[in-house]
Amino acid sequence: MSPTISAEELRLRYRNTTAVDGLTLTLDGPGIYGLIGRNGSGKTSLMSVLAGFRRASGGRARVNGQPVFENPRILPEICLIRGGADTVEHELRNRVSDALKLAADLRPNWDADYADELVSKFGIDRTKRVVQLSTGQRSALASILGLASRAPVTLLDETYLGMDAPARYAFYDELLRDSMAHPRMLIVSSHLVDEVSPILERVVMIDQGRLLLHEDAETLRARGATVSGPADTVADFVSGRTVLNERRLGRSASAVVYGELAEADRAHARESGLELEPVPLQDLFVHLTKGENR
Ligand SMILES: Nc1ncnc2c1ncn2[C@@H]1O[C@H](COP(=O)(O)OP(=O)(O)OP(=O)(O)O)[C@@H](O)[C@H]1O
Repeated sequence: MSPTISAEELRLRYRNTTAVDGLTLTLDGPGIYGLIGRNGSGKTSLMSVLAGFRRASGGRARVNGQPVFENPRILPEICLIRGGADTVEHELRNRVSDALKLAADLRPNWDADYADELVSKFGIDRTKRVVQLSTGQRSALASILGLASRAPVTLLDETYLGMDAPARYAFYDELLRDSMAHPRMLIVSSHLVDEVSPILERVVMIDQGRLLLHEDAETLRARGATVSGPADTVADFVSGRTVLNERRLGRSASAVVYGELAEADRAHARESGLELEPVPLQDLFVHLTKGENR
């Protein structure tokens, strides 16, 4: 069955804070979805409700058409891994091998061979207690628990936090490789947008507990362009447009412009010796979530 998630007018309130504020969203089909938002925008809260960790204060959260909270028929289909090193906090006294065994018992689609492969790849000593692992190794272990669960709906909430850059890139590669080999819905939250964006197929951007956009990553990147070439020509071309970012290097410059470019504009840019590339998601994210643009 193709995985689906639907949120209808979803709300989550803590005592004084509305973390998810009437959010309506449908995610349909396998792929890597990026859940992007600023600090405190409600990513963790939204994932917690979608995974049945928390009861919604209002609205509905469904996975494959089924309500999630306290629903034993659907919960085994969902795996939420939260916040890297903290995820395995309850297993600190256990050995890595015990943590893997526990996951094998709990997860119906657990792939033990794949878990072993990842444990070797990330250089984790399975005989150590979890408490003896470094922060980055604990994050890697949490990510392994998420990937090897092969759950039809897997939510990875900043699992890479604590990993160094080579480990994070190895994790992104692994995510991409495994999602192609075993298509499922993988939802990755992040504010390291630059790093994660190359592997995203769809982007869900939230802000202040509300949905800002849900779009195919390619369509989103076409919402603007990076223009580069001789500084004067770049300046002429971007004049009168919304410029998100500008860089100058000697006599060359590059500028990120927001807003779709007509085919005639693109042709004109090329004839003037300018190069056009898609807009970086990071720049769009910063622009769309800036106070005055909210
Ligand atoms: N247990 C809690 N009690 C009270 N307020 C909370 C609780 N957890 C989160 N909040 C508040 O809810 C809002 C959303 O928090 P949430 O952790 O979902 O955001 P986030 O997008 O995951 O943030 P970050 O990127 O910093 O991890 C914030 O204002 C936060 O202070």
